[in-house]
Amino acid sequence: MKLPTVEEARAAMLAAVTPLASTSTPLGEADGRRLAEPVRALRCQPPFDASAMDGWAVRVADVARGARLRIVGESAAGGEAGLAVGPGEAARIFTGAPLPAGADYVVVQEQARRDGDEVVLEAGRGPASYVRPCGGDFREGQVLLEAGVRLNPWRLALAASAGWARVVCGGRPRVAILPNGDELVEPGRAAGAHQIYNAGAPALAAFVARQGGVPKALRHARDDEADILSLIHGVTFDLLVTIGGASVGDHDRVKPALRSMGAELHVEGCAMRPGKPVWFALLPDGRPVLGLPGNPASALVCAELFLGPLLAAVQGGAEDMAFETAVLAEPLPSNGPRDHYMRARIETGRDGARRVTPFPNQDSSLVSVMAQADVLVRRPPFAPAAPLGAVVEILRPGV
Ligand SMILES: Nc1nc2c(c(=O)[nH]1)N[C@H]1C(S)=C(S)[C@@H](COP(=O)(O)OP(=O)(O)OC[C@H]3O[C@@H](n4cnc5c(N)ncnc54)[C@H](O)[C@@H]3O)O[C@H]1N2
Ligand code: MOO
Repeated sequence: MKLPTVEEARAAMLAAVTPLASTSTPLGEADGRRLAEPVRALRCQPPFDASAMDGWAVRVADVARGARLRIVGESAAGGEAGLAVGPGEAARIFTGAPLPAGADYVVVQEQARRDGDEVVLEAGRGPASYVRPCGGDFREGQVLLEAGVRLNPWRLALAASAGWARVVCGGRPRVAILPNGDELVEPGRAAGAHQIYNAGAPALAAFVARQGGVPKALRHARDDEADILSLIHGVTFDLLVTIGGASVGDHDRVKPALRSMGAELHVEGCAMRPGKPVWFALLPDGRPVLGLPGNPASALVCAELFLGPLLAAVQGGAEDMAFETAVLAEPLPSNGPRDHYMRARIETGRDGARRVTPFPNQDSSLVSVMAQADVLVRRPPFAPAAPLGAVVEILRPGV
């Protein structure tokens, strides 16, 4: 059976999900969320011509070394406008304060000296007026942030400076995370010699939280359909992510359990490495289920390539897989039939060139390699051997 490519698998998943209802969200809870409606400026910023410096507001025509100007008042940030500066006059002004009517230039205080009720200019006109024009940052009614963008502290600053205390965000998906395997034991517990710590669930919970979702890590299920089903029925979720039990072994019971619930599989496997057994299904009520392979690197690479875009889509956004390029610091052999996402280190040389070194051992069970990696190097199916210095595509993880 020919497996879909990463792009085909992702497209099939994204086509099957619908965005959650949007919610009005206080700025304090909006970091990492997707905007469901654009943010428009309620007014101009700055809302008046403002001084960029502490100094003297004057008319530019009066600026000359040695000029003496009569002081007519003071304008401080937060002060009411109303002051006017006429020819031959100056007003004391501070950074961020409104420029008095008639003034169009600020002499910085280091270039002026007060002499009684006059100010004496000690320099001529410079290239900068130190005036921030009204609306110079943004204008009333302007779209500042488009629907779909992911909020971050910089963008929250923009929404706040435009006057918004709340923004409309895509609904936060509740993401149930269901690890599977008789061998699993929770970190912190005593582990038998035959047991493996559940590393997948904490990692994916953190991934989900970073991408705007609300993770709900369940206890791990035994390799038993009834146990899997009772855990699924016992939790409320918008998206279910399972870990492990995805492959073809006799103990891989997750897909059979979901099939028994009437789930319809849309993706079953992908021509990628790591992550080949990844799958995707819809429950009869339309809620999506993403099945990640159990090997930690497989689960986490699939989280990058599929879970991130799915979380963006249900929140009303889009995650474009923005590949960059770098040059290989080590030669690579030719690639096999699967699209290979290699864990690698990246360094920027003094010449500004980015060099990547894929780790020699790419086994999908290696958590230590995953933790040291900065980027994924993409090797397309059947890519020929690549010499040192060859340009390769890289993907920076969203972690
Ligand atoms: N005969 C075949 N065997 C396998 C194939 C195949 O095509 N034919 N595919 C291999 C590939 S590729 C992968 S990837 C694995 C993934 O299989 P599963 O998704 O069924 O994963 P498990 O068997 O449940 O576990 C694999 C491995 O990962 C450990 N694991 C599982 N869950 C966790 C967790 N939450 N935290 C940490 N580690 C976990 C588990 O103990 C196993 O060691 O199948 C290959 N086999
Ligand atoms: O695809 Mo598996 O994730 O290669 O080990």
